[in-house]
Amino acid sequence: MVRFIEENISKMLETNIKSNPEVLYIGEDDGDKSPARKGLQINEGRGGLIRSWVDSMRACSPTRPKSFNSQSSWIKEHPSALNMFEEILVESQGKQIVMFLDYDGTLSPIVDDPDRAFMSKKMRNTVKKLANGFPTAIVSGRCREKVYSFVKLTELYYAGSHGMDITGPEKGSICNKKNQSLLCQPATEFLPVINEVYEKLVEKTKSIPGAKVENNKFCASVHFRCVEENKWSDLAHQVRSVLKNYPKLMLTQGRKVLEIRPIIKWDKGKALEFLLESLGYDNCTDVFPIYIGDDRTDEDAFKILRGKNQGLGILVSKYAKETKASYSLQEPDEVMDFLERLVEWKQLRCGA
Ligand SMILES: O=P(O)(O)OC[C@H]1O[C@H](O[C@H]2O[C@H](CO)[C@@H](O)[C@H](O)[C@H]2O)[C@H](O)[C@@H](O)[C@@H]1O
Repeated sequence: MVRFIEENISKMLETNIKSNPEVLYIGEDDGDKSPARKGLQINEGRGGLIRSWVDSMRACSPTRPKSFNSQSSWIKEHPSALNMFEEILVESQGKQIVMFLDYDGTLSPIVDDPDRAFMSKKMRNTVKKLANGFPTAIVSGRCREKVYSFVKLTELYYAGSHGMDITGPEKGSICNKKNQSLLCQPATEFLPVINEVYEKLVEKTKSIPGAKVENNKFCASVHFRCVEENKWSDLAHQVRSVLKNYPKLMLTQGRKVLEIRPIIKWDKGKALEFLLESLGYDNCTDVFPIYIGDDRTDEDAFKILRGKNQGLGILVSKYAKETKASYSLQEPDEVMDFLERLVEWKQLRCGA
């Protein structure tokens, strides 16, 4: 049975800006104050809007710690999940661990070309073993088909397009105890508009060297990792000139990427809740979700776990960043070590 959830989109067309301060304001510098268009922007008159976009673009991917002191106090607040492994196991005692893994920057290292963000064979093998022991989901900003083409594991749940496109593992897999196919696409209505905006963004940004637009099906990404910094405001202008005509779309940010998404109340946090519910763990106290991610969009999931006081979030970052995650890991290699330890622990327990 295919479970297809398509909520009444008009009900979902509420601004989620109140709950998501990372949303960038898209409207005119000097006028548009509609609730759905208010965001991070502090209106400073003409030019101020683009300046604040560029400031935000600069802040999105720090390459060094702010200061030694702030870095060390951050590490105290968000200790390494590897160093705290035993404590994490104690916290999870008697509960079913469910794993949620972001893809880029978590399972694969960040690279210049988004089409070449491959995960290593070793990591794939680790994730495969992990999924044999625990229900496991990949939650990514990428379109589901693309992230699947990188991960290539049938035993996982996949939530693509920032959670707006969810499928379950193939029938018969251990994750899928109910033996049901699963599908959740709460933003199908936006497919044509996202395609249209994608085409326009490709056209508008083609004069900016290094800019790349990616069609992520229910959202689109404008990459500026390979754009010279002195061209960032030109890029911001072009993106805004397209988006100002689409009041039902909003802009969020990731690591050197601007993400264009429908204004609906759906994000990686909602996807996490949906998956827990599909697994039969809604309103349960005996579940321990672990979410590992590196980016701002992962904060929606960290927030949910904090709010429920359930499981934990692990931020993948070398540098101090504001986060609702409880623990940290520095890079994908450390993520692999952490996952390997979980696998070993599970195998020991099952063998015992
Ligand atoms: O949720 P995620 O799986 O982390 O996806 C978020 C975005 O990741 C990708 O972009 C990021 O990784 C690229 C490859 O390493 C890098 O070049 C880019 O600068 C990063 O932002 C992906 O290409 C986007 O579509 C995702 O939205």
